[in-house]
Amino acid sequence: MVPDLSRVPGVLGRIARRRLQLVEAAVPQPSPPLAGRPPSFAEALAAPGLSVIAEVKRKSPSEGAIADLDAAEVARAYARAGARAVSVLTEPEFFAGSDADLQAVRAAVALPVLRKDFVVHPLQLAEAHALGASAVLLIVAVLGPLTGAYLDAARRAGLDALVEVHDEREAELALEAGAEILGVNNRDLTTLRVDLTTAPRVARHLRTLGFAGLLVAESGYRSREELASLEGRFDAVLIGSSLARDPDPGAALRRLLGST
Ligand SMILES: O=P(O)(O)OC[C@@H](O)[C@@H](O)c1c[nH]c2ccccc12
Repeated sequence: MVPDLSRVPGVLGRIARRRLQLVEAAVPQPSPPLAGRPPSFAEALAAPGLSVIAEVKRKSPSEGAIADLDAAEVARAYARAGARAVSVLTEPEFFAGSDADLQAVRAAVALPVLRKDFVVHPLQLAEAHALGASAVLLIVAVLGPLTGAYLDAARRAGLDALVEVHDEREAELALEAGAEILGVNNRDLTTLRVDLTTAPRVARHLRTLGFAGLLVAESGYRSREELASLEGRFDAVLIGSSLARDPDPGAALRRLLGST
């Protein structure tokens, strides 16, 4: 049940194919037993108003180095500033993330944690659960027709899934697959270009098609005005670089939320 990655174009294809090599080469590591059940990601997003999912992000293919940060410390600052969930990149090469970052964040905050990675193998789902994640990212452009199978496998592993799309066609595929939490990425992962009109456009299309689940706007957000434009249209927004890059990520989030 591994997706056919030869058809994934651009940077996304490169990252996904490399990820599969790494996953297949890795020796499964036993994880220490988790203390308690992780909090619900879906419930955190469904809370009134626009929920912020704040991301722990060190580097990316589009921005290069972002910050040399301490994952647990940044997550605590996000939690104090009002984030409702924390996203942790665990892809090691293109994003300088790690499983250890996810475990550290899970231990540091009571918020649900999203494992942000390129899921290309079912093993990564059991692994996410064992690391303490409440949810995983599933990218339709990577998984294609296997999206539904991975969604079911995530549920069976006790995880919520944020299903990511970046155009109308992918959105329709995600709906057919039964996605309940849909993220629209403003960044085209094959070209890395950001266009903030993407999320509202695709969200409108999804609502027209009758999607009644949770909607998340992803990537490129830097200002209060941009967030205000999402109120009432999205349940949540995923913000990484503009927070992580700030010397004081908590203060950056408070400014975005208008609570300074
Ligand atoms: O740093 P930004 O522009 O605020 O974006 C955050 C998040 O949306 C972005 O990291 C992201 C969205 N989907 C992804 C898939 C893989 C890696 C990263 C991502």
